[in-house]
Amino acid sequence: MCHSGTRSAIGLMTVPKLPVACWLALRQRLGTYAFVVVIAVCPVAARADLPSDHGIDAARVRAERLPAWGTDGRVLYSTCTFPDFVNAIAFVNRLVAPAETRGHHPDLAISYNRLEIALTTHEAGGLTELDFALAEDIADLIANAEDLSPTCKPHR
Ligand SMILES: C[C@H](O)[C@H](O)[C@H]1CNC2=NC(N)=NC(=O)C2=N1
Repeated sequence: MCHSGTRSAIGLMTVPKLPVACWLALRQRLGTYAFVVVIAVCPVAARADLPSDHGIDAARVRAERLPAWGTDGRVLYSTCTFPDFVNAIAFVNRLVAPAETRGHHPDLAISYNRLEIALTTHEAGGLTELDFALAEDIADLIANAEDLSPTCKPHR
């Protein structure tokens, strides 16, 4: 019953996409009170694209395999320092291609030669495969960016 669907207006649950006739039949069968209870208990965590508690642990295990990436279970993050601002911006420019290819974009914060990279799927409110795929792309960029001398660590 609880599967990925339209996020409800109150944002606390997912309302499965069913024809109106189904909803009316369900309400008639359950009665209005039970119908509301059923709808209200569909937890967001039941969505296939949101990590449940198990998913958060799994995210941490997967992040450990990614050099220089850490996670709190909802966001993947890495902080890279460069010799100077020019190199930091040059690296940011190299992020454009994989982000545009995947249609998935990092959250970036730059302070002089320090670049903080955060990956999460905003539309899902947490980590999805896109975040791990883009993290692997960025790990490859880091490994091949000797000319920019990045030092990246798995913390914020
Ligand atoms: C329409 C466009 O593809 C979407 O808005 C994409 C863009 N890039 C994105 N990037 C990230 N990190 N999360 C998203 O939910 C997301 N959505």
